[in-house]
Amino acid sequence: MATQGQVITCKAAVAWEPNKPLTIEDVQVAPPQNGEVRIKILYTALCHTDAYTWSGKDPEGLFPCILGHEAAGIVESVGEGVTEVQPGDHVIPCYQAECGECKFCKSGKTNLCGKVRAATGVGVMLSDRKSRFSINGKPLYHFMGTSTFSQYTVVHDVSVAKIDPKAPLEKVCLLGCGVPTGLGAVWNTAKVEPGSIVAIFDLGTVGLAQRVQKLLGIDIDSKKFERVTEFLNPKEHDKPIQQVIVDLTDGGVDYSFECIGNVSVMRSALECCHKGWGTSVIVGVAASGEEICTRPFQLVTGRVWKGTAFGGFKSRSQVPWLVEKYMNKEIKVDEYITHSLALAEINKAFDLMHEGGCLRCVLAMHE
Ligand SMILES: NC(=O)c1ccc[n+]([C@@H]2O[C@H](COP(=O)([O-])OP(=O)(O)OC[C@H]3O[C@@H](n4cnc5c(N)ncnc54)[C@H](O)[C@@H]3O)[C@@H](O)[C@H]2O)c1
Ligand SMILES: N[C@@H](CCC(=O)N[C@@H](CSCO)C(=O)NCC(=O)O)C(=O)O
Ligand SMILES: [Zn+2]
Ligand SMILES: [Zn+2]
Repeated sequence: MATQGQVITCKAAVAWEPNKPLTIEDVQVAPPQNGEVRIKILYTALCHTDAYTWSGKDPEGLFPCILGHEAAGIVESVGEGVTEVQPGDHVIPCYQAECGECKFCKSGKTNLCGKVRAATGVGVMLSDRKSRFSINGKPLYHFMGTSTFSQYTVVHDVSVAKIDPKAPLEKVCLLGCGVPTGLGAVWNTAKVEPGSIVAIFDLGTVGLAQRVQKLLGIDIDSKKFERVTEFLNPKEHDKPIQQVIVDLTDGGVDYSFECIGNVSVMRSALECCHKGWGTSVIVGVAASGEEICTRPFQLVTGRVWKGTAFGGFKSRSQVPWLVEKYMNKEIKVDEYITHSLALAEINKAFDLMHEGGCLRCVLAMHE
């Protein structure tokens, strides 16, 4: 039956309140309006940022909402004025948009895009500042402009990357967030040179995706250590971990990455960098009210503190390129999928994320 122009009722995991288990509900998804695309989501993974917003610590977190932002699917229908995708296209929704026209896109200095960010930050669509999701007339907020924990979602056209239809959606859904963030932090933000000594604070998906030659992995979950050759567990040392690293590496590392969202680890990551040139990149998302600190002397003496969003990749232009790299076996994705479940098991998937040993859990949305 043709669904174009109709309201679709489908299953979605709804976050009604912070930290309360998600519930699978019948949700009404309105047709896409001007400049919007309705996508049938086939697979979605869970990223730590979903757990962060669900926890209530995200200043932009709004409830009730539909979380989820690392997914792949097929375009079901498009609104007026949408020219770059059509029904049947295989796509990855992108929380970091790329319009090509705004001040940010034109700058050539950043992958951030300003076109829809104000609307996505308050859980609505740009054209009428309303949600396309509801339950019996009660609206639910969108999340990160993607809301992929729903069998159907509506996104802005500037937030859709069209990909090779031959790509396995159950795998390349990871290219919606975690893997590009890790790769891009190394390639685009830090621009790590071959032979550099690199410390990665945590061996989650974003951390592990940072494939570099000389890697020192730091995590408190020892189950993750089998994935790297050199590792440290801060719990096994009395000295501050930055001191342990400085001693081990003849003065500090060339680059470090913090992929946890813990401001005290961010400080360790900066302070384990080598005097004169060491660069530390913040990837982890810290809670509302948290602030970073260090002695300014750390920066005066040549260390550099930076951050990255989606690894600096321009989403619509570079996600299809990352998919091609995966298809050509130039980048790894499958290795990060440790669990596969159905949408109905989403709370179990979040438990797995917190239990350790889990990297990415992919949910099949229509099983
Ligand atoms: N900047 C971005 O664009 C971007 C994109 C994706 C994710 N993120 C953020 O990156 C972080 C990682 O996301 P993820 O999905 O890879 O998470 P994950 O759950 O897969 O991994 C987190 C890891 O941190 C480890 N850890 C927790 N506390 C630690 C500590 N004190 N010391 C050492 N290790 C510790 C855990 O054992 C786990 O291995 C999150 O904060 C997430 O919000 C940011
Ligand atoms: N609402 C959050 C913002 C969190 C954040 O920094 N998000 C990252 C992506 S995390 C993906 O897993 C990001 O891209 N930030 C840039 C942006 O949001 O425009 C908060 O306020 O803490
Ligand atoms: Zn993410
Ligand atoms: Zn833009």
